[in-house]
Amino acid sequence: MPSLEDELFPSTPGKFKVDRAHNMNRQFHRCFASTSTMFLWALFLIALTASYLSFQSFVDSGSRYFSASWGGIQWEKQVRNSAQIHRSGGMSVLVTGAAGFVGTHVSLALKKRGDGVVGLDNFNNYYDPSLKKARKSLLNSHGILVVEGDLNDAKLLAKLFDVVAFTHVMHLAAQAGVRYAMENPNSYVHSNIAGLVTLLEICKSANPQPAVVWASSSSVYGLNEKVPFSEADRTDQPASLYAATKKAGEEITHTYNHIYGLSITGLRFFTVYGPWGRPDMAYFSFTRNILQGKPITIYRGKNRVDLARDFTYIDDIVKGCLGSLDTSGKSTGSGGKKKGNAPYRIFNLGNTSPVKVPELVNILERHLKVKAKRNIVDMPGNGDVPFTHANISLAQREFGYKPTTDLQTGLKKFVRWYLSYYGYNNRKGLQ
Ligand SMILES: O=C(O)[C@H]1O[C@H](OP(=O)(O)OP(=O)(O)OC[C@H]2O[C@@H](n3ccc(=O)[nH]c3=O)[C@H](O)[C@@H]2O)[C@H](O)[C@@H](O)[C@H]1O
Repeated sequence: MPSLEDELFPSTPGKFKVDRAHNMNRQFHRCFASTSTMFLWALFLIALTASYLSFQSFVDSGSRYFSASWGGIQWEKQVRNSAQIHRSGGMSVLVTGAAGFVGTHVSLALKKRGDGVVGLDNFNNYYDPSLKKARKSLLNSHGILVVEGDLNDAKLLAKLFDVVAFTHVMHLAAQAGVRYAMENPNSYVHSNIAGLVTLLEICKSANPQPAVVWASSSSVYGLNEKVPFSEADRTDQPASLYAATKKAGEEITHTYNHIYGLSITGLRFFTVYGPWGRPDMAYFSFTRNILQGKPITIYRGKNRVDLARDFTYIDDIVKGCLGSLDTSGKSTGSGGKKKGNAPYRIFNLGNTSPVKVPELVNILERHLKVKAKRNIVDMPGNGDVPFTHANISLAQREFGYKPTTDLQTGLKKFVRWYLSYYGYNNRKGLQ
């Protein structure tokens, strides 16, 4: 015999048995025979619902505080300390992707000149997370807190803005890499599109709104053949999904500038290299392989033409980032309402002197004092473009951007760092 409880609350929700309906009707009639009984039942159900809801909210907030790596009075104090400004007229900057290559260098430079910096990074495993952790330790040793969290975590972003009224956001978190987009396209949508929108939503609602400076990419020029690349050139022919998401970012940021009055500066970085760099990039993986005695693959373009890049040294990029922050102007809106037009700017940050990839290898060989085993193959159709070359006159005019490090000098500094970090025989660098 099924119990009354079984009849009222079947164990498989949604699977009410039709042949029991008649029985249930009769029991309901008996239960609710009088008005007073109905009233008591109603009270009982309301009390049950209320206690269920309050229990749920306790579980929700409890689990956030107990399991998340952020939140709490101590954490807020650390965030505030890290954001503290130590120079007059300084800024408090939220740096996303702070444990990344460019993020680390920019954070250190800001902190050194007395600005407040709070880092955010999700420490994903696109490349060796231990390198990101080492960068984080470096930042910590300079008094910079790096909060572990994803751009798509709107609650965390909102909390950070609750705790600190950031004047600027330096948005460098992204899924980088041109060729990896063929392996994991969704990671580009997750970080470069969805994450960007989440961040901009928080920025537009913040009061005061911060000015946003963010990393676009030279790859937006795609199949553009006019050289050198100027900001006004075509960018509607991307050659990779990576480039397409960066181009989309330029359009998305434009809408937030237009609708909400956010000050926006997009920086088109040209193949940035240097100490603490990204292991997925050619100069880094070539170094690793050359030292290990492994062959390197050098791509060659159509008609056996060598590929070339406008390789740009990290210190020059850092100067460009700081110059952009210093001249960003103010967002005009507050709490999601636009109060007037705000700046919308895009700048190339390149070196203005492209170098062919085989020449990059020659330089590495000289610095490493080891001959590379070259394997030259035709460029696969994987999103690469044959060359990049920046026209930087706009950034020069706006904030005096002037790159000063050539590839020979920059790679010497990189190799010195590489050997000190990994050593010749350290397995960490030889994966
Ligand atoms: O400016 C950008 O916006 C981008 O710069 C960087 O992309 P790229 O310019 O493609 O740099 P990178 O991979 O170092 O390849 C350099 C050269 O070596 C060639 N290359 C590469 C690998 C290889 O095995 N062989 C080879 O010949 C390759 O064909 C190319 O000619 C960033 O990674 C990217 O995130 C984005 O920021």
